[in-house]
Amino acid sequence: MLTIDRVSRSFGGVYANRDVTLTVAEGEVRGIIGPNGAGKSTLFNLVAGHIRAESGTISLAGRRIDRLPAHARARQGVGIVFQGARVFPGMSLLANVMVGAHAHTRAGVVAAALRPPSQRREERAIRAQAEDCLSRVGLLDWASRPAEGLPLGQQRRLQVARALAGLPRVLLLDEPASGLRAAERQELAELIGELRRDGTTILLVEHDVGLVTSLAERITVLDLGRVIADGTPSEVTSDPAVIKAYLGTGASHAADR
Ligand SMILES: Nc1ncnc2c1ncn2[C@@H]1O[C@H](COP(=O)(O)OP(=O)(O)OP(=O)(O)O)[C@@H](O)[C@H]1O
Repeated sequence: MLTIDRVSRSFGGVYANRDVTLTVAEGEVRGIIGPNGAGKSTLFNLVAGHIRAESGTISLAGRRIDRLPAHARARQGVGIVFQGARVFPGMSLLANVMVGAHAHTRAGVVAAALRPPSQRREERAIRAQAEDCLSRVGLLDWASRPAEGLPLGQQRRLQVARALAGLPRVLLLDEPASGLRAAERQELAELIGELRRDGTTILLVEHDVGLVTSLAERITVLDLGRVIADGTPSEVTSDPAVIKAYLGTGASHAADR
């Protein structure tokens, strides 16, 4: 589904990603872990289209996307939940999710707001789809409430719903558990588990190694911009190179994150 082939990107002469290669199969949850500065966010941004690779290719469902701007990648099926992303205040939960769905319509969100008659049917379909996405993340009962003031865990789930509304072929999650309390983390893990059961293809970039090992079929480990291991959770967590990379940062991130 998603193929990243020998992708490199440097900043100021230092490689943040170097010859990164990985393939995510349809329906797979792929974890990306690595110590601080390993290049996880860079990889996420390269796939999302916020930064461009200097070399290498990125393909989604067999089509190259690495030269497309971010919004065009979204249309091709790259769904994103940013690290620390905010919900739109002053809008209901349902409206927040409908914005995600409009990225995929011909009309777009501005035209939809004007609601010419020809688009009313599309609008109804989008609303139904947005409600379905809210239901998938367990927030349908709150659909008409304002999004501001939502607890952080629910904000994350709302962002997942917004990304799902764009009908992604692959869902990129950048540190979705960051800042969440233990109970919220558990709920998020359950949500990702449900998405996996539904067959959603997910690229999960996460500091929380425990969360990733419990959810991902395979894990790719980055260190200093390079892939140092790729395999099942038990394979990578017992890999000496991985253990060394985590211990080498001066703190036992693998144990406490
Ligand atoms: N926009 C940028 N400008 C300059 N250097 C950057 C930029 N983005 C990333 N880097 C550098 O690239 C390297 C990889 O950073 P990146 O943020 O991708 O790592 P990470 O694994 O996400 O780290 P963390 O876990 O701390 O978020 C780091 O050395 C970082 O300083």
